Amino acid sequence: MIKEKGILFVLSGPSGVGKGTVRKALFEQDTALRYSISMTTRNPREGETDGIDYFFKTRDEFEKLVSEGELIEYAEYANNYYGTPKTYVQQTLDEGKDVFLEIEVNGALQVRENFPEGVFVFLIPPSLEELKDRIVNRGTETEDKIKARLEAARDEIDMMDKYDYVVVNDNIEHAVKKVQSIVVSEHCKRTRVAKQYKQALEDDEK
Ligand SMILES: Nc1ncnc2c1ncn2[C@@H]1O[C@H](COP(=O)(O)OP(=O)(O)OP(=O)(O)O)[C@@H](O)[C@H]1O
Ligand SMILES: Nc1nc2c(ncn2[C@@H]2O[C@H](COP(=O)(O)O)[C@@H](O)[C@H]2O)c(=O)[nH]1
Repeated sequence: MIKEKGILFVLSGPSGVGKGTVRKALFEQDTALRYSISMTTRNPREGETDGIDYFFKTRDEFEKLVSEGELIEYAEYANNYYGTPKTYVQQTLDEGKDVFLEIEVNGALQVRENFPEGVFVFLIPPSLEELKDRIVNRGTETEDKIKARLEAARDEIDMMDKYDYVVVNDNIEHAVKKVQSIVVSEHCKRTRVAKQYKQALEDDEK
């Protein structure tokens, strides 16, 4: 019997909108999803652990991964590289497990080219003022970096039409429920049972 492949879910959106917060809350409820830990050249923030939050790499190490074709996508964002490891994603999908990426917009659009069957979700803030408050209150970025991230946010939000779904993160609980509904619904749509129903209906019409 041929094993059905897993689904690739991509959550994207401007810095500070709450992607990480929503993803972590979603993973507390949905244990079937697998999170792909990204590679980055940025320094760890307080409380971040190598191999859990990111695989922290030097620029040389990262560039070697790129040249060896080890990443599905990568992007330079706020003066650092970020990228998605190829082997983990492909192996996990081949095992029939769903993979969840949390990445910025340029990377997501590269993934779209190679995985057109993926499910692309864009998280937006209730307003740009609220986005600014969230990044500032998180307290992880310097003033310059906040400015750069907010500038990038405008161009990123312009790209939301390229996604399959747009979810407003006004309230964490609601946003998680919406993302979870997307996961469940896409799963139902693509499973063997759904295909069998479709086939049975087609046979019935003959
Ligand atoms: N719905 C919400 N209402 C209020 N605050 C929120 C909400 N969602 C997230 N936050 C807060 O906003 C801040 C940014 O959230 P988070 O770090 O998850 O964003 P992000 O999109 O992952 O950012 P980045 O792309 O920079 O990693 C955090 O302090 C988080 O607690
Ligand atoms: N293109 C990619 N973007 C990624 C990846 N992992 C994370 N990110 C995004 O980068 C920015 C900044 O992240 P931060 O942790 O420094 O705040 C944010 O939008 C992340 O979602 C990746 O593998 N590829």
